Amino acid sequence: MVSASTFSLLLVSLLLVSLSLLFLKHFLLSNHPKKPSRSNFLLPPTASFLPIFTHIFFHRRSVLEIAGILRHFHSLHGPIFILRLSPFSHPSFFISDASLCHSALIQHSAALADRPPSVEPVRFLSADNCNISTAPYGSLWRLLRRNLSAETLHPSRILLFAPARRWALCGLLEYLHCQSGHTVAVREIFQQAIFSLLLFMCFGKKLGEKEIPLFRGLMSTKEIDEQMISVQNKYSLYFVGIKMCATFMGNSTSRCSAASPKIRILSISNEMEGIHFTFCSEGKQMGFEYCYVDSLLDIKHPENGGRGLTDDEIVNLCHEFLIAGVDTTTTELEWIMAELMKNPGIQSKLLLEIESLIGSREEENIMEDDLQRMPYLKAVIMESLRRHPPAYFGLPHSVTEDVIIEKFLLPKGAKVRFSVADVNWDKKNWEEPMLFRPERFMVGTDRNDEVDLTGIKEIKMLTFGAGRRMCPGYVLAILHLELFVANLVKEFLWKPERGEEVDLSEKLELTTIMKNPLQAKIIPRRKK
Ligand code: HEM
Repeated sequence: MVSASTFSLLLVSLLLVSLSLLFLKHFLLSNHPKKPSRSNFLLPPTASFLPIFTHIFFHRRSVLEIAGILRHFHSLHGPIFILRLSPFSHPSFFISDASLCHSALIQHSAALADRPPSVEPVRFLSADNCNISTAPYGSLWRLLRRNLSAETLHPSRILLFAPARRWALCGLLEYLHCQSGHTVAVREIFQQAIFSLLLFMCFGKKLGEKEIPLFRGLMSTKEIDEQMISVQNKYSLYFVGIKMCATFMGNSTSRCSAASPKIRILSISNEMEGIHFTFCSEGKQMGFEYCYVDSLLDIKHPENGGRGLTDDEIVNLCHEFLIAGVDTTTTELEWIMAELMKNPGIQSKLLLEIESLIGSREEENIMEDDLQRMPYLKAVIMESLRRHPPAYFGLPHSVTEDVIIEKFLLPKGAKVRFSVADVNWDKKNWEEPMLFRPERFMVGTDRNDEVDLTGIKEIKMLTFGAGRRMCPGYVLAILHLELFVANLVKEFLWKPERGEEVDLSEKLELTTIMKNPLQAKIIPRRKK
């Protein structure tokens, strides 16, 4: 008979031997790239990192630290290397160089248009891949993406939502006027305005006074803060909620009934679904603009017997619309206002452009037509999108056939990640890349004056990705940023509290946000 202690000893020894073998295998392979599968082309070097430690290490570290580690690997191995993020996952290829990105995403756009089966961080949004960001490259993705681009994000459709933008902007300015002279934490306020706007585009319904106390201007700051936090938490925790349930509870909603944090989150998510369906039916009956959910209700899948989308699929797509559009735009808006507070000279220059444009119309807001005549505003927005990309690594791509980029082979099945921030901060393309200098984007003043965001000719920044999976919402996002920034600067002087510094440290949540949320002292430029 083997005693219990001998058995445990045996088990531990077995574990140690397995780990050593794993280490040996990985060590040998990591420093010696595999043989090229096509003559003259090599697999990129593999970053030497014990898989099991990588796993533990990565899960204990913030992504910004990971970004530092990846940068270190790039300095050791060059602009492209392979890394296995966990012992159970396929190796990922990391690319940080603009011309390699161009070769992969533009020259081989079809071969890199797929997504890997499990996409972080949005994998848990949809079990059946019925959303645009996670759908495999194929007929369903094409149908859904074409629907979003043509029915909601086409410039002619975007134009129809101008009244909603005016409404959200007026609500925001009105609220800020109530706070003028005070120091305000702006992130939640910006988030609320962008959220209501995208909610309107999605469901054709305004969140009115009843739902958004912000626009009443009558409540105490504390009451408003509490109410706003609850609305936002419903939205952003929904995201976390599904993941936690999927992870811990096997996706069974019926088991989530006890009062624990996980369960609280799920009940919020159910509430969200309730909201969605109310909106679906009301939107149709009340004859608002043809909104995103209307277009989804009209979709017929030709390769699936012409069936429409199910309710679950529609809910997934609406969540995706909000999640993809709200946090990214809000984050960017906060970064822009932070840079304008840190650089009062740039804020004054922007104000000068505003004043010379509006002349005696100082009572009115800056309108969408005005934006075309504001080159400095556009330069400020572009510089911020370059310097502060909300998504440091974009979304992963998957290779569907062997591809050669420069001298490297990306084999079929490889998972590829692009280091957006490294491309945007590349010294080869940008002088003193870490400085905030909108002048880089002023026509005729710099060699970077013709940056094409789609990257078709050349990639210099990758904030919205590039190629077939490039962000379809970039025109809308830029319009929102331009309109809001122009009016925020026209109405208020933005500065830090006396003696305070604007701290530009970063922190990764869903997007790369300000570690210390922006606190702005806002002073009205004219008497109301
Ligand atoms: C500042 C704002 C935004 C930024 C920085 C941003 C950035 C990105 C990035 C980096 C990707 C991945 C691209 C790739 O895979 O190569 C993406 C995808 C996507 N974005 Fe955006 N985005 C923004 C706003 C929006 C808005 C307003 C919407 C819609 C309302 C939107 C909808 C989407 C969708 C649906 C995808 C998935 C595309 C696909 O897989 O085909 N985004 N975005």
